[in-house]
Amino acid sequence: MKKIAVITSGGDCPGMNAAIRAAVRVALAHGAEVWGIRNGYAGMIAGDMKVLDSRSVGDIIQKGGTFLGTARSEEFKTLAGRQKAVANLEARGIEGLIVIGGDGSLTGAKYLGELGIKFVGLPGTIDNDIWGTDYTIGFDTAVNTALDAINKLRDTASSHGRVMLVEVMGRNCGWIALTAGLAGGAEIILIPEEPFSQEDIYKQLLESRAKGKQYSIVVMAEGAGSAIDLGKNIRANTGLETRASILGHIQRGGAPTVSDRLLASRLAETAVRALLDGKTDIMIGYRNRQCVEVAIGDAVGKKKDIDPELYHLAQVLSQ
Ligand SMILES: Nc1ncnc2c1ncn2[C@@H]1O[C@H](COP(=O)(O)OP(=O)(O)O)[C@@H](O)[C@H]1O
Ligand SMILES: O=P(O)(O)OC[C@H]1O[C@](O)(COP(=O)(O)O)[C@@H](O)[C@@H]1O
Ligand SMILES: [Mg+2]
Repeated sequence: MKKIAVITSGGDCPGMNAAIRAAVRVALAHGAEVWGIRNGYAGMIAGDMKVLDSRSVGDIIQKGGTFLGTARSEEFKTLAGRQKAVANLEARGIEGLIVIGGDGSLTGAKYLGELGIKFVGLPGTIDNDIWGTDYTIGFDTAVNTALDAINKLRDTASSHGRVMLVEVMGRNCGWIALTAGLAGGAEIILIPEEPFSQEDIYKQLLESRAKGKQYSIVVMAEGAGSAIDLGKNIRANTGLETRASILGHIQRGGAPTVSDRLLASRLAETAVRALLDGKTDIMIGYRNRQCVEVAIGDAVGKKKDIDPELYHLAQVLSQ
């Protein structure tokens, strides 16, 4: 395989640039021509792509976001849209793709594979919700951003003796909430994977006050409900003073951490080598400190669970 393309798709994440850089430079080192597709699958459908050289990926390893741009494309979900995209690749002689994105983007890649395009995927999303990899690119940076916010909110929560609610991202999964909540010493962590009742929360908060806690930190995954609504309910049912913060897209930006840069670089290297070897319909994951090949059907078809031991530990440590 001599001509490949790199694409970032779906929600951006810190480390995408490091992955693009590594993919381009590893491919060039193997004598391949590399194209960069702009703005995700929307750009593939529009034919918005250009050849990249080593210099075009300079000065990006330290930057969040993706210099190629990204998008969510409804048209790509239709067969007609994907056929247009395939025609644009074939017109340029592009034989294989490195797709960096989340579960949606990798699902899209799987359908491209059914149209004869070879691809290797990389898990790029802050959510850490992809089966087959211990960590996704961007997760470590996002949890560190969330942790920084929790630390700051703790200062003001303790000064005022308030219940501080922090809503973090993660769509339908609780990885960011659980990890940042545990590291940030949250008293209560609410995630979609573990059902809870609001009555139990009121009880727990009142009990911890009775036992001497002066203030509380509650970390809530966006998929577990609204921190603003819960804060109002806590106030109404316990009399405790509450404040809620929604961290939002702050969690998606910023310079990638060391872990994310290394993860992105290693996964991208393995992905390009696999693609140039003719492999396809796989994602490269990171398990037990090794880059591993994961069948794309498993990566997007199986549900990644949270780590129950981590959840249990967070509960014990919040006493
Ligand atoms: N079932 C699907 N079939 C085809 N393409 C899809 C599918 N799901 C997602 N995609 C494509 O991937 C894009 C990104 O997916 P999305 O779920 O928004 O983000 P992420 O990849 O970060 O999870 C979508 O806008 C769409 O173009
Ligand atoms: O940026 P948008 O389109 O508002 O999407 C927000 C969603 O994207 C994420 O930040 C990242 O998810 P994906 O990478 O899967 O798109 C989620 O945590 C959040 O629910
Ligand atoms: Mg997703």
